[in-house]
Amino acid sequence: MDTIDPRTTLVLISTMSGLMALVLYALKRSYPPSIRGLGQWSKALLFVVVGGAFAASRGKLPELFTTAVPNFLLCWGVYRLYSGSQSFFGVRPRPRPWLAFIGGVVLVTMWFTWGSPNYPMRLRMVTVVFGILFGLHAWLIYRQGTLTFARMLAIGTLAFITLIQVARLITTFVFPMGSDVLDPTPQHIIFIVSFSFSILLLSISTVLMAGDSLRVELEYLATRDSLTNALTRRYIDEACDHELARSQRNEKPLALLMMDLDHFKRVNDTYGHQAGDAVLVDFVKTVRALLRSKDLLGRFGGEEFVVLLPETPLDDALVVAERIRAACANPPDSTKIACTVSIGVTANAASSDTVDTLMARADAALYRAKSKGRNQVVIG
Ligand SMILES: Nc1nc2c(ncn2[C@@H]2O[C@H](COP(=O)(O)OP(=O)(O)OP(=O)(O)O)[C@@H](O)[C@H]2O)c(=O)[nH]1
Repeated sequence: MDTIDPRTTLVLISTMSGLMALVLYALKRSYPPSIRGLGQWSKALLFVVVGGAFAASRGKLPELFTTAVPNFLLCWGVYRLYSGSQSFFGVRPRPRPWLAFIGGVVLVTMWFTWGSPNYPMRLRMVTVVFGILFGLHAWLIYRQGTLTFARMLAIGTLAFITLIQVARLITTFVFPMGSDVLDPTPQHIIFIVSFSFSILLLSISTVLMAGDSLRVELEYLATRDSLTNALTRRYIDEACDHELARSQRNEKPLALLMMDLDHFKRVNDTYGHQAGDAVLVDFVKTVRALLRSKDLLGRFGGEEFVVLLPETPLDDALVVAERIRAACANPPDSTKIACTVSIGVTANAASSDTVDTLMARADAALYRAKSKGRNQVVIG
């Protein structure tokens, strides 16, 4: 223990935090703005850098800059790490009450520096602030549900550093604390080393969490049509392959609806392209409301859409198709532009059915629905 120098460790914390702040700032610049919190995490680490540097300057700077100032900067940095995670998870941070709380605690520590000098009291107060913030931070990430590796790393790190604060608080009542944080007592060294590793691990987990979010967002964008949010043709083609194989394996039916809005060109010509876009968006919302969560709705292009109904026999698919047709023919909101739909329905019959034969049958049925006068459901 005696060989670890607290001042050098503090300088190391600052350097590592500075490097991680740079990494997070670079991510903020290159990631889409929908991934929030990166800027706040990066600034939080800068507070830790400057706070650590001031704390390490004990004996070289006036006491204010090596006690109250680093206490405030470190507590505020730890709060900003927490508020960065709040923004990341879509929770609105409330910095004012925290600023008042941390400011108040630092003012009281100043009293215990110059009014009635008491180093253990100062230590306890700052330890309690750290403990509350790290604990709340762990709880915030835990509440988000899905536990990815990045989230587990963050929660584990935060839970560990919270426990270290509890242990540190208890030791202030048991062991002599020395006169400041640079005293090389085992409890100071354990605290400083665990704080530095925790900040590093927490920064790594934030980078990983941001990467996870980016991947989820890109996957979503790659599989969705940008106008209507329906699935893309490529996704539906792959899903159809997958669902057909599954239905043949489990001997369960798979139904497919091919849908095309009627006289859609007239909608564009009469009301304009933007109004036509709104009709497409409304159509997708209407259809989605009539489907189960495992059904898949995709846009094949223009005003043509496909629905995959796993584990659905032809009769049930016909009922769904008829509901969709009726909902478009009699829209509940009469102020919206009405546009009927023609639908071809099919289900896999023989084990020799392929995606191509299913699609071809549904397409042929759709063609017949159009030629029979539109606003119809036809079985293929
Ligand atoms: N507003 C809008 N129009 C689109 C979009 N994609 C395709 N269209 C239009 O959809 C219309 C399709 O016209 P047609 O293929 O003649 O079909 P239709 O008028 O619906 O006639 P039927 O299908 O025979 O009932 C064309 O005018 C396309 O420009 C889109 O994303 N937005």
